[in-house]
Amino acid sequence: MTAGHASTPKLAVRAATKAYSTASGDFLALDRCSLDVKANEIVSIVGPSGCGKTTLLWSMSGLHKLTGGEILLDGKPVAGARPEIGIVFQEANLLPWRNLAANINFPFEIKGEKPDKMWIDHLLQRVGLEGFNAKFPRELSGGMQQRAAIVRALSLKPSVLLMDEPFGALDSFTREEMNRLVEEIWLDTPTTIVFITHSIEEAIFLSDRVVVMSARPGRVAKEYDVPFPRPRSLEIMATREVFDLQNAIKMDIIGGRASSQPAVVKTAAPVN
Ligand SMILES: Nc1ncnc2c1ncn2[C@@H]1O[C@H](COP(=O)(O)OP(=O)(O)OP(=O)(O)O)[C@@H](O)[C@H]1O
Repeated sequence: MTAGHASTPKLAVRAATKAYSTASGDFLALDRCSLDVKANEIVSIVGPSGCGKTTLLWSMSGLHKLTGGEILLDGKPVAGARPEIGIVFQEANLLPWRNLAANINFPFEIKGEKPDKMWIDHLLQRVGLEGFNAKFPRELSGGMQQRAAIVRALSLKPSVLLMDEPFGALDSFTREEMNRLVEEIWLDTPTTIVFITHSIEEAIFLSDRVVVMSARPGRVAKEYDVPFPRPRSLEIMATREVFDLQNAIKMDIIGGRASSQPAVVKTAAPVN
């Protein structure tokens, strides 16, 4: 996993602007949105519904063409899908007629490449899906399907993993379990992760930095460094400092619905 030059962000969003063409004219979803993500950093993006989070993530992936501005990966413009960038969506999107192993192999078949079986076996074991290779998606729970989607994305050894509300459809216990799993995998094999969520708690648990977007047209309104030590235990998540940070972000989202302010970086108080 390449980190790039120390001073070059792994992923840079430069004045990203996206207008969708609709029957009633252009619809501005992003307006000069800028953001840097460092190598091996976990950044969560939160913001009011419809502020352009998914639009931003898809633009980062190269799957969505911007109307203005650019996305840079290791300093080079991203134009179109890139093998270094993996994506996990809210739905696991497994092919129902293929078993788990065949689903994970699918992207390799498309690319005409040989999968790294040892790495895939390691990932399956890491997420607790070893021994499930012959199971079909209908035989797997929602949480297991999302684990499979994570394995499928990581099997390609991306240097950036984009996650669009990957656990939004799961019950809260499974969601917490999946959050711990993402942190464990990341501690094991550091990767740059951009994570979209509606849950401020999830964002704080997972991230080195939480980015708050303004209401549409989306821009970065505020950024918070999250200094709490890892792994983030239940005890840490129950501290006053985490509670205060959670409230500050919540107030930004509620209070910032009407305006796009220039980005401000704040650092939350560390837990002693
Ligand atoms: N293909 C499209 N054509 C027209 N408008 C679109 C399209 N995709 C998204 N939009 C609009 O752009 C805005 C931003 O959408 P986007 O899905 O990026 O926001 P979001 O912050 O991810 O939303 P949510 O939090 O509800 O998931 C929304 O108002 C949405 O309706």
